[in-house]
Amino acid sequence: MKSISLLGSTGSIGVNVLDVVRRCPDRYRIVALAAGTNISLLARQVIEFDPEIISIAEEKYSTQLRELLPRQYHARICFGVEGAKLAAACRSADITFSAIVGSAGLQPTLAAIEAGKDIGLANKETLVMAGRIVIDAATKNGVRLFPVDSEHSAIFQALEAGRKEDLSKIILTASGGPFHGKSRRQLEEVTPEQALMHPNWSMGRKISIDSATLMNKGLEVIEARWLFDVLAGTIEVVVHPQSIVHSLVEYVDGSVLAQLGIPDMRIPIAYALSYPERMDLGLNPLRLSQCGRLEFIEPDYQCFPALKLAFDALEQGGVLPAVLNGANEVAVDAFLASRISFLQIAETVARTMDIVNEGREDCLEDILLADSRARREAEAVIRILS
Ligand SMILES: NC(=O)C1=CN([C@@H]2O[C@H](COP(=O)(O)OP(=O)(O)OC[C@H]3O[C@@H](n4cnc5c(N)ncnc54)[C@H](OP(=O)(O)O)[C@@H]3O)[C@@H](O)[C@H]2O)C=CC1
Ligand SMILES: CC(=O)[C@@H](O)[C@H](O)COP(=O)(O)O
Ligand SMILES: [Mn+2]
Repeated sequence: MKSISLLGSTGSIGVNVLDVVRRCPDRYRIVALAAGTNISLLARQVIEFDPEIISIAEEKYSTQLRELLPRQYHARICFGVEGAKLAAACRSADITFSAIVGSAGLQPTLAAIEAGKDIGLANKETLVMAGRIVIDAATKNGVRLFPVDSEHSAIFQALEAGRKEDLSKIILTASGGPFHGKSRRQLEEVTPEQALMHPNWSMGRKISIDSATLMNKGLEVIEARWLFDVLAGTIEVVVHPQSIVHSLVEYVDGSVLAQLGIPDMRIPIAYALSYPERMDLGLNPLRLSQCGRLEFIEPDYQCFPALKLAFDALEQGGVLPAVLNGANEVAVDAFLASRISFLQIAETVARTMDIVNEGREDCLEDILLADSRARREAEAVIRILS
């Protein structure tokens, strides 16, 4: 029986993790749940999965949570960053699933690593912000990072078929998002509602907007650099609107290996949980003859400059990936609040990277400082733009 601490249980990934656990009750149990503010869903999850520790975003929600739970409920309830860290490092957990969205996922993930927990890593912002620190901590604590992001799970699987020294390229597929094929002129007009309509995946709001700008793919490039210990020049992005080929690796002999599947996050989630075994979850199989045409197209960097910004941040290194990430989070929120336009998301990130591009990046505190400076400057840029 494997015990799981699940961070971000009320989100799109969290709900899928719980669905996998529900399908395999003899293999997995939940020992900790951390969420933000969706207290009614969290309460239902607590009643069903009976964890030892529960964490919520703020103390003020604890009364509401207690009212929804049976009297004398035994689980420990904690809150805030410290609460999420306690849940992440829960003594009885064998693996911690990192599925809080955004920079809020970084500190709990590091706490889990420092407590020696293996990680099911969905929160890509963790590696974008603090790749070196996180990888060093994982190495020091003998912790394995199992990719949950569909592309990285695909790469992880394709890499198992060859030797690292024979790898020549990692090819990340991008769906292109809901605006694939649109001109810059057309992108000027698009609304948050349209941007949230991902063609293939049902995901949280932040990652859905990132997919629409292609910043998601940029974040994934940086995530791949750290997860697979490769140079930026080894990573290529190709637009594949059908999201059937989840990513590929090329070896020096010219062989290209891919992982394919229906777009369902329960597949990479289950693999992160059961590795090296594979589980039959009873999902619909991929029927190649029903997939239609599979396309592979060069990304359009003019219309989707966020992808280029992420490559730049990775190449320049230092605090820039953390600055890119912090500015992007602020810009996505501003776009969702209709304060800036779609194209101004990447513009905000670019301008912030011009302003905040120096600083130490030796420890977590340095990264958090860069993140808060980036957020402050991004807000200032948005005030000018809007
Ligand atoms: N969705 C997907 O298919 C994929 C997602 N990912 C990555 O996984 C992560 C989660 O994405 P997704 O599930 O879509 O996001 P969602 O927005 O659906 O869920 C986010 C989760 O984080 C919780 N949360 C937010 N802020 C805090 C906080 N301060 N403290 C504690 N919990 C918090 C939310 O709680 P609440 O709702 O209760 O406020 C919710 O449980 C992201 O980093 C994303 O990039 C990667 C690949 C695919
Ligand atoms: C499901 C998943 O892993 C997402 O990160 C997905 O890749 C988003 O799709 P895009 O390729 O549109 O960014
Ligand atoms: Mn992905």
